[in-house]
Amino acid sequence: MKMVKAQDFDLRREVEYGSAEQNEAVRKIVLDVKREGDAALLRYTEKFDGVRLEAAGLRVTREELQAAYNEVEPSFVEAIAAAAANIRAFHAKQKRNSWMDLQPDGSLLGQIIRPLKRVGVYVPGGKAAYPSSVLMNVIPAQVAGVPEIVMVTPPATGGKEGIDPYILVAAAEAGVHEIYRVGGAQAIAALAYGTDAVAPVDKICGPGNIYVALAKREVYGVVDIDSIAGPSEIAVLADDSADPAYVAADLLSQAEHDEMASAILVTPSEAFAKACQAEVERQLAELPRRDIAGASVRDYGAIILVDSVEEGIGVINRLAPEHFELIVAEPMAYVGLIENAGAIFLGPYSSEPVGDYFAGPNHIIPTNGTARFSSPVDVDDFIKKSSLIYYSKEALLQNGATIMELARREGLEGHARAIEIRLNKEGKAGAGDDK
Ligand SMILES: NC(=O)c1ccc[n+]([C@@H]2O[C@H](COP(=O)([O-])OP(=O)(O)OC[C@H]3O[C@@H](n4cnc5c(N)ncnc54)[C@H](O)[C@@H]3O)[C@@H](O)[C@H]2O)c1
Ligand SMILES: N[C@H](CO)Cc1c[nH]c[nH+]1
Ligand SMILES: [Zn+2]
Repeated sequence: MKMVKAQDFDLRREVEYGSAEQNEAVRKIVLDVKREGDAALLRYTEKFDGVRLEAAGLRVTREELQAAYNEVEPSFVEAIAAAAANIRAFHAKQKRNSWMDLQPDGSLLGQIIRPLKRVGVYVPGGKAAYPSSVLMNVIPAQVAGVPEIVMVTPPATGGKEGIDPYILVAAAEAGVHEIYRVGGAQAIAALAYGTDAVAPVDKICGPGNIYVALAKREVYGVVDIDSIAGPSEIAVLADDSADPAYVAADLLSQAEHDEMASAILVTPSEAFAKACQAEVERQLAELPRRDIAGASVRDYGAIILVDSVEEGIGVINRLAPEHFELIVAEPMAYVGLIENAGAIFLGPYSSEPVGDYFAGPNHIIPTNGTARFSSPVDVDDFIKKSSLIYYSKEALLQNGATIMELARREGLEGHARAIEIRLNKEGKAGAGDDK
């Protein structure tokens, strides 16, 4: 991993996400699926996943779900249930209720909360299979009360044809309503625009590689999306009190996701930086996914030297990483200074995979600096709100003149007259606001 001083590290945000070629490829895939429907879906599935399908075979059957149970260990089903319980308990705290306020003048103001009707969830399955992402997508949608949860996932994982059985079992356990074997940008386009085989959804959630992330950005506005949750990121701010072997392992835990994943260490200690650098090299050599993780730390990894923990937090706030581990002597003392990070892990035992799989908070988290304005997936992603206004006659008579004043200042006489016609009928035309 390259080592640089903070002032020499380019912290400017990447305005262009992905290469020009990747952006162009995604725009074409999305447009083709929009225009040609299933024909393009099947063509791109063959091209990128190496699997030839018929439109009728896109949907996973009940029998396939049952058969998947024969391929997984009972201990996996137990582990999924334990993780699901934690994730459900965490997300249950986010549930909102509709509310109404009765005013003294008899009017009512409020907010009605409704679940989205049909959502699409993306579960990655290209270079690794992600049953954990099934839970992270589906449980908050269920807590919100979404009646139709549609899952898409690639039809081959790591070059092996067929949806990973662990993903299917997680989907069956979680209670997904429809599953389609299609991944990448073509899956996102199908969910957004609909094809003969896949009915369109209202919102798409879920993580994925650069093609999935760019496709979600491309269809935003046709449907809603959760955030740009692309290739994984970790930034660790650690001082001499940290164990370099722990920190190196946590950096590699995210680097192994994708060649485009990023792992960054920020430290005020040059000695710690060197020890951690050596640990990364040592552990990398023994990691099964060393090719992917090695490319990630080479191209997107760095060790940034700072003068103090406070300066380090400043660097983190500019990076706005997906995951931020703070492993310093007194981590709690700095929490109030952290402004931009999708998920914050405190102390030496809160290793990032605790959050990926088990603790309860969602692991679908914004990347590429978008934690500045986006949040991890939660129950709010699966609801919409309608404002409720019931104005009593008394309230309109009391406030009508003020409303007309505001309307006329905007030059919108029609608005003013909609109020005035009512005041006239009640014999109050031209009356001032008698508050
Ligand atoms: N930010 C988060 O919350 C979060 C959570 C989990 C995983 N992730 C990320 O999800 C990603 C998973 O990636 P993955 O690749 O294993 O699975 P994936 O399902 O995201 O992507 C696989 C699909 O990419 C498409 N694809 C591959 N090469 C292509 C090309 N050259 N042109 C067009 N399309 C192409 C294929 O259609 C394939 O089905 C990783 O980047 C990981 O870091 C992010
Ligand atoms: N670290 C990923 C989010 O960037 C989530 C994940 C799932 N499985 C393993 N890791
Ligand atoms: Zn992970």
